[in-house]
Amino acid sequence: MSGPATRITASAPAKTNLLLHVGSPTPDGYHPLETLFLAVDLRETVTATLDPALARRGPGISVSVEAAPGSAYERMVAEGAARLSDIPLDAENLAVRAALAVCEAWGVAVPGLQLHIGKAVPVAGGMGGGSADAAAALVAVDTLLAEHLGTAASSPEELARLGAELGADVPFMLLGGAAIGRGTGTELEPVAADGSLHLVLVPQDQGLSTPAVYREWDAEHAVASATEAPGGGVGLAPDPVPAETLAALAAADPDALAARVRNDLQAPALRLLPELETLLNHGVQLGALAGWVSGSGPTVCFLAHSREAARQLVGEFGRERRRALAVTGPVPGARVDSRG
Ligand SMILES: C[C@@](CO)(OP(=O)(O)O)[C@H](O)COP(=O)(O)OP(=O)(O)OC[C@H]1O[C@@H](n2ccc(N)nc2=O)[C@H](O)[C@@H]1O
Ligand SMILES: Nc1ncnc2c1ncn2[C@@H]1O[C@H](COP(=O)(O)OP(=O)(O)O)[C@@H](O)[C@H]1O
Repeated sequence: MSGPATRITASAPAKTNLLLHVGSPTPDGYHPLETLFLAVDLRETVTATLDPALARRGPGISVSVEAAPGSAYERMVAEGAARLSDIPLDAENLAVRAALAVCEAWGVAVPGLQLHIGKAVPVAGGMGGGSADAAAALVAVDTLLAEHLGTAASSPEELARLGAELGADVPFMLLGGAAIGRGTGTELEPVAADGSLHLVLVPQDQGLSTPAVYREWDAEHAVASATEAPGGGVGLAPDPVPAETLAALAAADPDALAARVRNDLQAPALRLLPELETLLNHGVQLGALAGWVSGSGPTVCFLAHSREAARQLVGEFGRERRRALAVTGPVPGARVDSRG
């Protein structure tokens, strides 16, 4: 029988928000949400390798990143529309933070660890790529430690708890599928989606900062400063996720869903990048059932009627020399892909 693995590769999906309802911020600056997450088949990979040489030099984690071969992100890097150097390669990297959090939770000294990220999701695009890296790193490092300590891996609940401390989107990247997110987005309720939805993503050359888009929402709703919210954040509550939207998702009925997508961060994102509005209208003219800004943007998502319709839309965008890719959802959350 082979010994414990010294290398684990895990992957986690990108997401979009079919609904993103925002409420007034609490004193910590975070906004209460009612959101409907959908995991899509664009996956980040994180390979965690135990490195005795790094361990000898003292506890350490090294991180490297490459554009995943064949991914839209690789094309963006090749065309100069994205730079790998935008991804921090220090303790700010969400995969590094995730690895440290797992070691702390296990109460073990950080072993020498090499993390290698295969990036497929455009950076700062509103698709949760960094959060997917965190989720994949949580699973990969947790599995490595469990094998070496000869014990069971952490429970999904424990990993979700660690993930919530890393970022609001991370627990969903662990869970995958489709789910309502409440609170800051970390309180998840899985929902049914008994079929595939076909989406077309149009990534943008320029990223949008998530805090900047939330600040724009604050400006629109006359929240002078999060810390000044009267009575500790009393104000607008996010609208609940309507039952009709859940029914449309459960039936994977694109026509019914198209009439119901809503993103409260779309107007703020459009104020920061007004040209997105033209693109949203254009996609619908080209045959999309609906278009929306994904999360805090600026990636634009279109809903297509079928796989074939999504493929045709990608072709139409391609003829206009616009980068677009077809994805489907829901797909599973973070998982181990290989060990060695
Ligand atoms: C908007 C959403 C929609 O899913 O994601 P993106 O589209 O950016 O990926 C999320 O709310 C973002 O999630 P994530 O990017 O993980 O957030 P975090 O790292 O925890 O927080 C980044 C910043 O976003 C703001 N933030 C985040 C979540 C939330 N419920 N309220 C907020 O105000 C805060 O300013 C915070 O400092
Ligand atoms: N592993 C990572 N990959 C990408 N960005 C990361 C990572 N770790 C930290 N970051 C930081 O997080 C920011 C937001 O990244 P990302 O998750 O791609 O965006 P979004 O929240 O819009 O989905 C980046 O601009 C970068 O500074």
